[in-house]
Amino acid sequence: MRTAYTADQIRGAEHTLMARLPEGTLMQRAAAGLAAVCADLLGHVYGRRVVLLVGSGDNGGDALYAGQRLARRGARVGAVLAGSKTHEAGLRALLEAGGRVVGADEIGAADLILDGLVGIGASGALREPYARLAEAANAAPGRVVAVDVPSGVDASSGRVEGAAVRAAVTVTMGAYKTGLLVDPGAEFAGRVELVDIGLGAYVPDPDVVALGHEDVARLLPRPGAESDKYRRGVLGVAAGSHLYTGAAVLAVGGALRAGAGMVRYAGAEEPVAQVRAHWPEAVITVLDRPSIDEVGRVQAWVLGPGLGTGERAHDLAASVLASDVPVLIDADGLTIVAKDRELLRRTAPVLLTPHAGELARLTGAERADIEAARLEHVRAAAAELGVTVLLKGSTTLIAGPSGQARVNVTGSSWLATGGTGDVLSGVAGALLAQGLSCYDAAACGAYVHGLAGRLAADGAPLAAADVATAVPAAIRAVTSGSAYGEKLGER
Ligand SMILES: NC(=O)C1=CN([C@@H]2O[C@H](COP(=O)(O)OP(=O)(O)OC[C@H]3O[C@@H](n4cnc5c(N)ncnc54)[C@H](OP(=O)(O)O)[C@@H]3O)[C@@H](O)[C@H]2O)[C@@H](O)CC1
Ligand SMILES: [K+]
Repeated sequence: MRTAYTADQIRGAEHTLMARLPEGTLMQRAAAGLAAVCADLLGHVYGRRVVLLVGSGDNGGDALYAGQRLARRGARVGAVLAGSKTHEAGLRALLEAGGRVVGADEIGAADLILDGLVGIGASGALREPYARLAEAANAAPGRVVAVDVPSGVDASSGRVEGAAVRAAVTVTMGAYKTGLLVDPGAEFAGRVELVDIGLGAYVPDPDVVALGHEDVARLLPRPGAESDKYRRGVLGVAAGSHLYTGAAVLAVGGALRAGAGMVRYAGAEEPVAQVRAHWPEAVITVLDRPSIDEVGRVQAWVLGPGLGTGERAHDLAASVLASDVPVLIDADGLTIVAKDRELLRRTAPVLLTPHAGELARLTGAERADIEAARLEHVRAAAAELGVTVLLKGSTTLIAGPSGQARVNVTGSSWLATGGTGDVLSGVAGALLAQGLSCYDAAACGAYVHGLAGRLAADGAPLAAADVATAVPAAIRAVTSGSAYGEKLGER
């Protein structure tokens, strides 16, 4: 499990820890870790060109001391001083080790650029000359390593307003910052390396949690000796329409592959024919009228993929939501409840799985605002609607109604293709039917689905059906403890 914190939380913990240590200890620990990652990236250090972008705060101090360590090992280190002031002791240390103060024109010739412009002390969009230097670093051929957070990325939220450094690697101090795990910040951070500076015992409850293989393996249901198909969990799927038959096929496929004891599919004749052809395992009810009265008992429902948004779909949604079991609402189901919020008034749990556009329809916020501040918006929606919300994206976020939040880091950009959301609804729905809470079903579903996407893609395009097919292999990777897909920043 990875835990992430806001800038204020980190500052508080650092304050406590710093009071117990000789002055400068933490910065030396940070710089040592930073220099080690840089040396590793450079391969051999002697003679290599390193440019430090140094801002006016301690983030610049970290960069200067790391530069000193690299200079001692024979690197040619130049510091571009960007701030109104500079960490004096750090600069002295660098100069004594043979480093120099250089102009921004040297950025283009560097093998490695260390971004020490701003860290957790930043506020708002990067000002000049920082913004210009960030752009120059991004345009340069050298590898860019961000110190603590990429400058221009808000450490607490992942917001990016204006210019920001695009790092190959971010070396973060003491603990992960939320903004490194949540998009758009996560995209700028690249691979994230954590340097232990002894902060662990002093951090409060995390702002956001990212599950890892072990956590998901612990949460995933496993059939016991006396399990039968009913006890393992039966999922109902109300999806598909005469226009959209594929969504039903994919949702049912995802559910069957994710361990549901049985899947009951309820729909109109056209999608029924397709589901039947693809999944003889599914138990089918042809709905003559928009009601689930004729469908046998289920432990959870998936409602919405390809359902349509007309009157008939609305009435079917109302019938599903009148049941007393958890309901996952996706796609057209979200459009239906956005128009008729009363449908969400129920006592059994609800899990919504929107992308940013669908969340905008649900809450009335602008899509662009949601994309810019995803965590804030998913939290607000969950609290306002009193449900669990999974916001899809390359870093998928899950928020519960009491403010708890998780981020999924297994996603792959190859997953951004039609139909993968339908598969996810089936996977998470199957987990709901097996007894997981909405919060756990959403997080484990996103995790397994993301990993399945990586396995299916393996560096090349995929079709949504491939993701469903890869779900068992993803579950196997998780439960067998293989490290596949666990590293932060691998997309
Ligand atoms: N504390 C510790 O124990 C440890 C801390 N550590 C390190 O310290 C970092 C935090 O250092 P910090 O608090 O000095 O703030 P930091 O991020 O360097 O920048 C603040 C300065 O930037 C400026 N500035 C702000 N916004 C700006 C903008 N939009 N655009 C442009 N400039 C802007 C503003 O300067 P001014 O404008 O006043 O000149 C402000 O004073 C942390 O991330 C980690 O790397 C590690 O060594 C581990 C131990
Ligand atoms: K930085």
